[in-house]
Amino acid sequence: MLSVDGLTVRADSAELVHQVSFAIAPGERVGLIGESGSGKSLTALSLMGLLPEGVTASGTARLGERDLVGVPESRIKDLRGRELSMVFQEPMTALNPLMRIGAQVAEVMTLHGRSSPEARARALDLLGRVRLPDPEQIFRAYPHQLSGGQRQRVMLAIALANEPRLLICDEPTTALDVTVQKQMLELIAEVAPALLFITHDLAVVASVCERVLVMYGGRVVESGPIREVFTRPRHRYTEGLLAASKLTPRGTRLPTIQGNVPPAGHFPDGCVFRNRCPQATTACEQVPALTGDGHAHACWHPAD
Ligand SMILES: Nc1ncnc2c1ncn2[C@@H]1O[C@H](COP(=O)(O)OP(=O)(O)OP(=O)(O)O)[C@@H](O)[C@H]1O
Repeated sequence: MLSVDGLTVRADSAELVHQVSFAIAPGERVGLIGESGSGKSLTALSLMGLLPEGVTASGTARLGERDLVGVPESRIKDLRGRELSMVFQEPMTALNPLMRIGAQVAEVMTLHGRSSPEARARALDLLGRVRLPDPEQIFRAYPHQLSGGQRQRVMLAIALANEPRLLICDEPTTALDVTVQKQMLELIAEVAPALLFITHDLAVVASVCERVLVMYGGRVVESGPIREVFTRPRHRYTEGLLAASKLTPRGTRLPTIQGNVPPAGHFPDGCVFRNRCPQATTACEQVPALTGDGHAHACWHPAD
């Protein structure tokens, strides 16, 4: 559905993103990870036609039959918010502080041709769909009257308003506290038609996506199914990311956990951490959603 081929982003003479290629199938959820400055946001902004002034993209990116790169602003404007849309990290900067929430959700639909009464009715529906409590009250509220998590749900409602084929999320939960973050991630995974999810948090990517692209220095250095990349990273940079993450790197000695320890060597089917701890008697702790593949990554070691 989305195919990106040789995407290159430049600012003056500097090449910031080099020859990035990847594809996303309908319904697929793909993570884009990498350290700060590796080119994740510029890659996403190129697809949205939202690059900052003085920054240009070349190469090809197609959503279905439509070109996204190198087309006039009027064409990309027509697609943005309709065929593909984006949720950013900080909703307060994306929402208009002077406009009621309902009107902001409705506006994105009237801009793309719906009648005003239809757009308002659908806006109310959408506020319920992103599980905002009391959608009618939220509809009449101003952005400052909402919590950070609620504002981010509003942004998701806006992004989904025209039933896009692809949703792009750029660190959408970084500013939220852990419980709200978890709920938001579950919601995104549930409602996204197809997803490009940008984050530097590997546990988040494991919980939301099926496949991952790893960016380093403006290049995609590795890609594949989450389980494969996280258990057998081929690039040293990916190994470093894993070691620095909350996920258990190979050979880490974790503290012995007392209590009801599962049988030695027991891993639930599909555990991505199965081969990561060769040192000892290991087992996975069944803690849903901690890492997203359905269980936690804790390993038990025999007491020293
Ligand atoms: N407007 C700009 N002009 C020049 N260079 C830019 C511009 N915007 C970004 N860059 C540079 O391009 C590189 C990639 O930036 P980008 O924002 O895509 O990184 P990122 O991986 O999304 O980082 P983060 O996780 O911090 O958001 C960085 O070195 C950044 O300094």
